[in-house]
Amino acid sequence: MYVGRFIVIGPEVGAYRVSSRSFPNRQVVDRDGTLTVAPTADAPETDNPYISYNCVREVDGKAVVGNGSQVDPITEKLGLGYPARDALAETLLALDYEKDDYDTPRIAGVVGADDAFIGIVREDALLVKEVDEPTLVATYEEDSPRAFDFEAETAAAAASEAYGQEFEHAVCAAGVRVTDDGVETAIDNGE
Ligand SMILES: NC(=O)c1ncn([C@@H]2O[C@H](COP(=O)(O)O)[C@@H](O)[C@H]2O)c1NC=O
Repeated sequence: MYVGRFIVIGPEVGAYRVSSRSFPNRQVVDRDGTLTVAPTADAPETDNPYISYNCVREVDGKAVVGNGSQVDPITEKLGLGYPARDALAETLLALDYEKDDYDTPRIAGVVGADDAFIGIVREDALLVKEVDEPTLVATYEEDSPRAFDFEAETAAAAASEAYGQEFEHAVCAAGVRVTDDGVETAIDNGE
C-alpha cells in the first residue's frame, strides 16, 4: 500500500518517513540539529514547492515533526509558549492542505518526554489530538490517526523502524527521542 509521507508520534519517541512515487531523489540532512528533507545532488530540477522543508525541529525540550513548511511556525509558536495542541491546530488550519494535484494533507506532531500530540489537516477535516502511545498518520489512505505497533526506544531505531515499514516507495526517514535530558535525532537515508 502507498501512504505517501507518514509520522509516528508518541511520548518520548517519534519518526517521519518520506515515501514518494514522484520525487524519490531526496534525503534527510542534519543542519545544526534541524533535520531537513532536501534533493540529492542527482535530483532533476523541479518547481514543486512542497518537497524540500524542515521535517524535525527542536524547541524547549520538545521535537516537532511534520511533512512540510508547517514545522517552522509550529516550532515558533511552541517557543512563544503556545500549548502543543493550539500550535498544531492554529498552524495546520492557517496553512491548510497542500494545493497540489492530490490536495495532499499536512501532518505534524509534537513529541515531549511525557506527552505527545498529533495532527492532520485534510481537504475535509482538521484533527488534532493528544496521544499516549505511538500513533500513525499518513498523507494518503492512513489519514486518520491510529495506534501503531512501533517498538523503537532510540532515535536511530525510530528512523530505521520508520524507514523499514512495508508501505511502498521508501525514500528517507528521521527519528527522535525526547527525554528530560533533551532531544536526540537520527537519520536513515536507506544507504
Ligand atoms: N512532504 C513531502 O515530502 C512531499 N513529497 C511530495 N509531496 C506532494 O505530494 C504530491 C504527490 O507526490 P508523490 O506522488 O511522491 O506521493 C507531490 O506532487 C507533492 O505536491 C509532498 N508533500 C506532502 O507530503
